[in-house]
Parts: sequence; structure tokens; C-alpha cells
Amino acid sequence: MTAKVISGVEIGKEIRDEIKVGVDKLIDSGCKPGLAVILVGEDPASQTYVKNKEKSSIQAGMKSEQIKLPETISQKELLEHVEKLNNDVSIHGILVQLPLPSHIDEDLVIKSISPDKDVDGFHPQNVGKMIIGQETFLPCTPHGIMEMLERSGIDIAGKHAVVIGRSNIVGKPMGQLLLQKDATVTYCHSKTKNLASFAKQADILIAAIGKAKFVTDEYVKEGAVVIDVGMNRDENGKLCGDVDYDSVKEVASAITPVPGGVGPMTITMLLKNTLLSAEIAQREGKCSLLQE
Ligand SMILES: Nc1nc2c(c(=O)[nH]1)N[C@@H](CN(C=O)c1ccc(C(=O)N[C@@H](CCC(=O)O)C(=O)O)cc1)CN2
Repeated sequence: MTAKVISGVEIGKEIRDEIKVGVDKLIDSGCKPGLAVILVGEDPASQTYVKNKEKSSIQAGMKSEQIKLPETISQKELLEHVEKLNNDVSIHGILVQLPLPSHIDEDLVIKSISPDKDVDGFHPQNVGKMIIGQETFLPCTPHGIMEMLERSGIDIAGKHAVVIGRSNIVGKPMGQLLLQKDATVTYCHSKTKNLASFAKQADILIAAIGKAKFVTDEYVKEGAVVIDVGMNRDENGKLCGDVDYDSVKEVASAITPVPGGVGPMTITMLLKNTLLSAEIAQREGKCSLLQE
């Protein structure tokens, strides 16, 4: 069996086209969605992601604001920037690019973003809403994976989903979203004994461990759907995922590549959340082009 390739570039394009329609409609009614991204320091990967977020939001027709701050910025100053954006009526989505330098308390910064503008879906209030299934901003990477599964016609209800990884950004919310769609969910992590024996039971296997090519064909049941969230460099410095793509594609029924799989969906879902935030503001009479 050679697996079907689930392309985040193609599915992302389909969703971005839908977002553009939504943005145009909102602008026609007098409201332009605005996204602000804060970047602290000069990490090259973060710089690339932030640049792509700016480019993508402009392509979608949104207002884009980038705030670049030095690595040495104090926590107090960073919080002041967030507060200013919380009060800016032309901004509907605020994102602080992670990771932050070690002298800054990441949790405190996330909590300082207004839950109404938290388009990353990381604020504890929004995490709580997600867990009880209320409308909120869903974290972009797991939300993107759910879209990939659904738009590829993969049934989730009754399936055994195994999530390898338990980060607050990907692993934990991923399991919750799969549970809400009636999957039976198992979490595995660095302390799990006999990890391969759990992984091999998965109908849907999500690899979010952060170890290059960790998941080989020996971890995968024949016909499983394999989603690779990893972003690593191999021994030759080439971008690769947590899944050993060449061996796993021979046993899986469907697989996401790296690059071109989950990664592009993360930014797509950020745009979707920003549109949702602006739509809510418009509904509540809090959005106007005049306020730009
Ligand atoms: N505040 C946040 N910080 C971080 C998040 C996040 O969702 N919110 N996620 C990651 C980084 N990230 C977005 O911020 C991100 C990572 C990867 C990609 C992507 O498109 N990857 C490409 C490959 C890119 C390359 O060539 O290097 C792919 O997989 O095809 C987009 C966004 C951590 N921080």
C-alpha cells in the first residue's frame, strides 16, 4: 500500500479562498479584520513564520501590524505593548510569537492578551471553552489538523486516535478536539513505556514529539492515517518531520508530508480565527472601517 498524501498546501488554499470571501463580505459591511503579531528577538525560524503571517493576512485582505521587539525587552514593556493592542479597535487578533526569551513568563504574556482577541486560542479562558465545546478560538495547529482530516473524508467517530506529545499548543488540544468528534483518544509522551505498542493500535496517529523521523513503519498499523506535526532538521540539515516518511508511507493509508502538510494549515487557521474575531466584533457593533 502506498499512502494517499494529505496536502496542507492544497487544503489550506481551499480554506484561504473561503476566508477571502468572508473578509470581502465583512469589508463591504464596513469592517476590516486586523491582525497584530508581536515578535521578540531574532530567531530565524520565528522571523520566517511572522513574515508569512504578515504576507498571508495581507493576501486575505486584512490589516496587518507587526511589532518587532528586541530580545532584551522587559516583561513589563512587552505587557504594555499587548495592552495597547487590547485597546486598539482596529485589531481583532493578537498573537505573540513563541517561544519567548527565557526571562519572560510565557504564561503571563498569554494571559495578558484579551480572550476576545486571542486568535492563537492559548488563553486559559479559551482553552476552557474549547474543552467544554463552546464557540471559541481553537489552537491553530490542532484545528488545522481537524480540517485536514474532515476535508480528506477521514471518519473520526469511533476511531482510536493516538497522540504522541502533550504540549499545551499541540498535543493536549489535539486529543480534546478528536475526543469531541467521538474518537477514543490515547496520549503518549516521553515517559510512556512501550510507546510503539500504543502507536501501533492507532487508526489515526498524530506525531508531535519533536524528534526527527522518530515514528518508523514499526510504529504504524497497516492502513492507519498518520499526521506529522514535527519540524526538525535531519543529519543533512534538511527539513523533516517526526515521521520517517519513506517507510511509513508504505503502511499508512494516508499521510501528511513535511514540508507542505500541517505547517501551512497553522497560518491558515490563524486567518480563520482572525476573521471569526472580526465577525463577532461586527455582530456586537464594535467594528468599523472608520476606526482604522
Ligand atoms: N504564537 C504562536 N507561536 C508558535 C506557533 C503558533 O501557532 N502560535 N506555532 C509554531 C510556529 N508556527 C507558527 O507560528 C509555524 C510553524 C511552521 C509553519 C510552516 O508553514 N512550515 C512549513 C515549513 C517552513 C520552513 O520551510 O521552514 C511546512 O511545514 O511546510 C507555519 C507556522 C511555534 N510558534
